[in-house]
Amino acid sequence: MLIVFNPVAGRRRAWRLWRVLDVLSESGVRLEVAETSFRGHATELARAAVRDGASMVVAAGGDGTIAEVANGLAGSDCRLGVIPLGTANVLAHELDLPFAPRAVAAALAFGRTRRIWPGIARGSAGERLFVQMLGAGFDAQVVHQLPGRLKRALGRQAYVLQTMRELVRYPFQPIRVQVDGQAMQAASVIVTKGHFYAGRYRLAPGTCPTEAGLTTVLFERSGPFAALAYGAALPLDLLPRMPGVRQVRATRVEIEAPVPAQTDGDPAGLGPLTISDAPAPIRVVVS
Ligand SMILES: Nc1ncnc2c1ncn2[C@@H]1O[C@H](COP(=O)(O)OP(=O)(O)OP(=O)(O)O)[C@@H](O)[C@H]1O
Repeated sequence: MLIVFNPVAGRRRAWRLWRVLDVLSESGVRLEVAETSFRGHATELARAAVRDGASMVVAAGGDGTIAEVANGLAGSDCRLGVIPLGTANVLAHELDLPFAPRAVAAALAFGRTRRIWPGIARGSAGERLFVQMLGAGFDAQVVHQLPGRLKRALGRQAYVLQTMRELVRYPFQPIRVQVDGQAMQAASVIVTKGHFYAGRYRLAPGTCPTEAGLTTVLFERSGPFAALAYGAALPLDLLPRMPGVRQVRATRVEIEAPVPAQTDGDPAGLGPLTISDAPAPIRVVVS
């Protein structure tokens, strides 16, 4: 079993990985650990493992690492395992994956497999699979501007701090979107495969990554006060019911403006982008 470990994911959570590895090796599982050295390295490692005939690659990190491994596994039958070590770990919450080391090890060794349908974003910089969501507009601006050091020092609190900074300088230009060919406009847009956002906060009730299709969440109210209200509603689990928050199911979403974009919590360049389901599902090991 190849474990792709991102040493910069999360904060001081690597001990979980060592415990998982202890349990797995005690059970006689043959392990190989590869540490990532740069952004995109997990994709290269996963792709090479597929070429070598691997049947399972484990992402030890957060959503960004899982997405990178998923990009490397795309189009293959290789299974994706997860050791959640990230800051938000949205996909792990979404699929109800275990976090306790013994339970993680048991899932990796004996767990069932579920198929998830990743999304794919196509733009001038190429194409990129995402496992949880793509944001365009304000939340992506926060992700683009967030210094890595701040994230590692403060974890989730770093996002709150960066959000406050961006509230006063983001221009909140309107974003034009085509949702299955229908023209819409919003201040920010999140295209999601799941119902959680930024951890276990509800964003798109009824959306499930094991199903094909996308949910487009449009934030129609613009400006810093609206963004602040949406941000405050998130931890209170009120976001889906906020005025100006609209949810539309779709198979194809086009973001027309050159706005900042993020996928699974990592910068994904600027629009325009076309988003749909990936051509094939990915098999994820669950408990
Ligand atoms: N050695 C490295 N140095 C710098 N960045 C790296 C390295 N290895 C991987 N990365 C990058 O780190 C980024 C963040 O990783 P990841 O998303 O897994 O952690 P996280 O942001 O803490 O978790 P979450 O996305 O769940 O909040 C990934 O986009 C990956 O490309």
